[in-house]
Amino acid sequence: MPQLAFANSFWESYDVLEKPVKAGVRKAMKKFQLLTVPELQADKGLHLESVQNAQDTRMRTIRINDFWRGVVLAPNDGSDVFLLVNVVRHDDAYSWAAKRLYTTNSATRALEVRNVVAIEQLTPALEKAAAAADSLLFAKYSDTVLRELGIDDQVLRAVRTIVDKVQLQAFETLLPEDQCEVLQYLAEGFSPEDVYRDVVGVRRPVDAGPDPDESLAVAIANTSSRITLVTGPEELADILEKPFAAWRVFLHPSQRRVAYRTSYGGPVQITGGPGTGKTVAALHRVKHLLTRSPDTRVLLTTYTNALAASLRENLSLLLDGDEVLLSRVDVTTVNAYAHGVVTRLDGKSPSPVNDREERQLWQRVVKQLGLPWSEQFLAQEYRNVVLTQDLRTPDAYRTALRRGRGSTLASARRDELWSSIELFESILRNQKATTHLKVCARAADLLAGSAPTHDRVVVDEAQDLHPAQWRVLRGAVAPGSDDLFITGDPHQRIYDSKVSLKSLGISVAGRTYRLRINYRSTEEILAWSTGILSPVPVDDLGGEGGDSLAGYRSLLHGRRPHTSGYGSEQAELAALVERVEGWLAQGIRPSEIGVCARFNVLLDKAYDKLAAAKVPVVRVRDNPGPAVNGVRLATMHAMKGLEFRCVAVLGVTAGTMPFAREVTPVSVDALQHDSDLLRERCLLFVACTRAREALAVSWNGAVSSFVPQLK
Ligand SMILES: Nc1ncnc2c1ncn2[C@@H]1O[C@H](COP(=O)(O)OP(=O)(O)OP(=O)(O)O)[C@@H](O)[C@H]1O
Repeated sequence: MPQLAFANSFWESYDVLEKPVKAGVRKAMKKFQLLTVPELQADKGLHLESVQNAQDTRMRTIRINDFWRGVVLAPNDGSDVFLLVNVVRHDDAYSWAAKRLYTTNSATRALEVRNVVAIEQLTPALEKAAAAADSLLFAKYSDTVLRELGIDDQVLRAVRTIVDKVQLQAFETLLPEDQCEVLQYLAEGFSPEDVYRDVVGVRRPVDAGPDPDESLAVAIANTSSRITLVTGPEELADILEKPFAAWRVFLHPSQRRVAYRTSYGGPVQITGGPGTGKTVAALHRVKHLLTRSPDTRVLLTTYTNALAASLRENLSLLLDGDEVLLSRVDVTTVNAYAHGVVTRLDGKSPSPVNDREERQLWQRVVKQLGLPWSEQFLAQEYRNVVLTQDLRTPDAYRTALRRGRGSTLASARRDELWSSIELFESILRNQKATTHLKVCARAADLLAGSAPTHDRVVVDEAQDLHPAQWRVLRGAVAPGSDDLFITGDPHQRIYDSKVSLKSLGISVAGRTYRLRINYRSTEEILAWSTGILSPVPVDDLGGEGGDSLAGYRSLLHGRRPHTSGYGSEQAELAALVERVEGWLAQGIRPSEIGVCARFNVLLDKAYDKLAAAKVPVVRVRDNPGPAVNGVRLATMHAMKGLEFRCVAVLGVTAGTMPFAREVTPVSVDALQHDSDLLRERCLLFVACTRAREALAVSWNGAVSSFVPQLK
C-alpha cells in the first residue's frame, strides 16, 4: 500500500474549503490507504492523471468533485509515498501544478518547491537590470559559499540579480523554501557560518551522504517542518477531521530543536521577539517531558488566568485530549500556584489585596507618617528593593545595594523609609490581608522546607516575573537536569520587574536559545512596531546584559500599519467604528478584531460607539471563550499574549503614552524614570505586535513620541 504525506501548502488550502469539498478530500485520501499503486492508477473515481507540460514529471491531479482537484506528487523512483500538495479549483489546478518543481535541497536534504516558470521568466530581465545596478545584495558571497548553503544553479542565477531586500521579498513566494530562508538570513547580515548552523545544520540528517541521491520518500521524511507523514487510517481520519493548527504539526527546526532536545543539563532559556512561537515551543516541551517518562509531573505557568486557560486548551489539542497525560500537568499562574502552596502548607487561604487597594494602602501610609516620599516611590522601593532582595529587617535594608534605583538614601533616611514599610505591613496584618508578592515570598519559604511539588517546570511569559515569583518556581522543582524551561521576551516587559536569574539560583549559562521567525504578524507590522523600541536599549531576560530585536523576520507580508491623528476623541472614535465596519465587511469575524487603549475610560467609550453602530463587542476582562461573538476590547496590559487578525490601538496621544502619572520624575529617581518610560514603550509594542494582518494606530491631539514616523 502507498503512504500519504501532506505538505503545509495542502493545509493552507484545505482549511478554508467548504464542508462538502473537505468530505471529498477525505474520500479521495481513503483510497490511498485501501488501494495498491496500480489500483490507484486505474481507479475511475480518483482519476489520477498526469499534468500536461508539467515541469515536474511526478505531478498528478486527482478528482475531488466536479469543481475541485487535488494536486499530488507521485513517486517515480520505486518509493511509495504520495505527497498531497494542494487542493485547487478545477480550472486552476493544471496550471498551478504545471509550474511547480519539487527538488531535494543539496545541503538540508529536505524537499522544497519552486515556481520554476516564474523564476525562469523573471531572471533574464532582472539580469539586465542588475548589470546596471550599483550594488548587489549577495555580491560578497562567492558561488562556493552559496552552494554550500544549498543554493542550486537556477536559484544562484536569480540570486545574482537581486539588488536589495525588497527584491528578495518579491522573489520569496517563488523560491524553494530552505534556499529562500538561507538568503533571508544572509540579507539580514548573518554570517554564512551562522546560517549554516541555524538553517542548514538543524535540518541536515546526520547521516547525509556527499550527494543528494535520496528517494522521494527519504526527502519527504527529511522535511518534517513542512510535511506531515501519515502512518495509518486512524491518524488520517484524525488529522483531516480536527481543525488544523499548523503549529501542532509543523515546527520550525529552531523550534523543534529547543522543544524536543532529549534533555538539558539545567535551566534553559528561550527568548525571541513577539510571535516567534515561544508559547508553541513551551507547549511542545511539555509534551516531550510528559511522553518521555511515565511519572513526570509538570508545572506549566504563565502570567494571567486568561492565558492559563488558553494554554490548557492548546495543550489538550496538542496531546489529543489524552486525559492521562493531561492529568500530570498543572497549568496555572505563578501567583495561583503560590496561593495553593500557602493554603496547603499553612492550612489557611491567604487574602491578597488587588493593585488598587495596595495603592490606597500606600496613600494611607504616606498620609499617616508625613514622610517626604510619594506613595509611588514607596511602592516601588518596596517592590524593587525590599521584596526583590527579600529584605526582612531594618539592618538588612540599611546596607542593601539598591540596584535599579537612581536616588541615594543615607542610612538615617533608610530607617525612616523602613518605618513606612513596617506600617504598610502592619496595616495588612491587621486587615488579615496580604499582597500577591508576599504570598509568593511565603510560598518560597514553605517550599524551601518541604519536598518539590513537580519534576519539571515550564515557564511562559517569563519576562514579567518578579524575583519573589522566581523564588517560588525555584522551590517548585529540585535543581538538576530539565528542571526549568523558560520562555520570554524582554521587549515585552510591561511590569516593573528587574531580575538576575543567576542570583536566584537559576543559571542558564550555555543553555540560551533564540527564536527569530515571527509566525504571527506581517513583516510590515513587525518592522513598524520594532521602531517603537529601537531608540532605547533593553536588558536581556536573565538580567546579565542587553537584548536586541535585530534579525527578526516574518514570513508574511501585507499592508503597512495605518497611523492617523484626529482633532478630537469623538472624531477618533467615529473613525474607529468606520474602520471596524470596514474589516467586518471584508469578511473578518468580530472575534478576530482587537481594539485596545491604555485605559478603560477610552475603551468604555469605544464600547458604546461600536455597540451603537450594532457591532457586537465584548471585553477581554470578562473572559469570553473562543466561541463568543464580538470584537474584543482590552487595555494594553490585557493584550499580553493574545493575537488578532486586525488590531486598532486607540489614544496613542502625547499625554497618554507615556502616561505622566506612571512615570517617576527624573528629579525623584533618574533610573526609575528611564525604566518607567521603557515600560510604557514596551506596552505600546506589545499592543501593536498582537496584530496579524492589519494594524491601525490612532491618536487625538498631539501624537505620542513613541510612534515611529512612517518613511
Ligand atoms: N511552527 C509554526 N507553524 C505555524 N504557526 C506557528 C508556528 N509557531 C508559531 N506559530 C503561530 O504563531 C503565532 C505566535 O506564536 P506564539 O504565541 O507561540 O508566539 P510567542 O513567541 O509566544 O508570542 P508573544 O511573545 O508575542 O506572545 C501563533 O498564532 C502560533 O500558532
